[in-house]
Amino acid sequence: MKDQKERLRRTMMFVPGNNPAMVKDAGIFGADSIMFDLEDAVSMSEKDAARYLIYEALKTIDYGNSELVVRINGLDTPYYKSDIKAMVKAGVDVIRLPKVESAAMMEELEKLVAQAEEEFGIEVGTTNLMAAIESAKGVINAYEIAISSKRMIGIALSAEDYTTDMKTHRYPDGQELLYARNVILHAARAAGIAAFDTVFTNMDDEEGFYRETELIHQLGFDGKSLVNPRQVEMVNKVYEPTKKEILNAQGVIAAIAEAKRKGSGVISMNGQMVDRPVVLRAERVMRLATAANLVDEEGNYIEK
Ligand SMILES: CC(C)(COP(=O)(O)OP(=O)(O)OC[C@H]1O[C@@H](n2cnc3c(N)ncnc32)[C@H](O)[C@@H]1OP(=O)(O)O)[C@@H](O)C(=O)NCCC(=O)NCCSC(=O)C[C@@](O)(CC(=O)O)C(=O)O
Ligand SMILES: [Mg+2]
Repeated sequence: MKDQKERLRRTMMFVPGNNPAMVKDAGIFGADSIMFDLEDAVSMSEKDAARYLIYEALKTIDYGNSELVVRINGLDTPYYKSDIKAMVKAGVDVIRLPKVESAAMMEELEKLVAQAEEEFGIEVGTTNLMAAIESAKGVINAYEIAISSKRMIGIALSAEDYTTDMKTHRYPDGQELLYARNVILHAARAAGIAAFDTVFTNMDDEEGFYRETELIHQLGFDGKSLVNPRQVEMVNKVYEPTKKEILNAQGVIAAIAEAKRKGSGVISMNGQMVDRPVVLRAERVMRLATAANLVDEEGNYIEK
């Protein structure tokens, strides 16, 4: 399997699978992950055409460094088996299964993915998986879903369907999502995989989008599912480390390297204890700084 642990996934942008223009240009917005949708953005009458369009796009279009994800149709539809076969054959990086409520659903997906890999001569285990959690039952079973397969790269909250299931709707302060966000985040962290926050669908409410992104950044989410390219830059801005954070991270990494040379796993820097968790945080800051072009190849801070 591809090593996906350290990959940054701040932005996972939905692209409707039945829109050739959007599919063609999806790579130009710099999303960490592009998520082609065969599910709810595509009407029943267009399911086969969308699957074919995405198959061809995956085979022929260069999307640069973006990770390529396809949201297939759910296990309760007549489409998912054809979706899985076509996407595995096309060499997709990640299949996202919607409306996941149990580990058994992911196990069914994994079985079919492995069969398709064998059929098309692809090394078994190459295709990664993720689950979208969209109901109370999914939230309750989040941890078993998160550990259901070695192929899992993450779990995502899908708040549109989730709030419908909970007999509520989205509010500006997000209180209705607090429990689900925390459960999903803890399940992902305990499983060692990524946690994705939900889409924000009001394109005209930039302030609301920033407020929500700052909240999920503070909670510890890896990133968000997005519906519009304008949201990519806004998320990146929130996840961008400050100069102070970068200089501190550089100091931590240098200090721990010095400690290791002296045979110790812990050292003090400016009166602050530096040990493994501090180093792991510093390394993540440096990955975010690199992605934001705030450091050069040697790791030196670049003044903007
Ligand atoms: C919202 C809107 C109609 C606004 O259109 P507008 O035209 O006003 O947008 P503009 O900003 O004016 O577009 C400027 C330029 O960007 C291009 N452009 C726009 N969006 C682009 C894009 N996504 N990809 C590539 N290109 C894009 C556009 O073509 C134009 O190109 P050009 O003409 O050349 O200038 C549009 O964005 C859009 O369709 N979004 C995707 C919607 C979608 O996929 N929904 C399903 C997933 S959610 C769900 O199912 C709920 C969930 O399941 C979620 C979960 O599970 O997480 C749950 O339960 O919560
Ligand atoms: Mg949904």
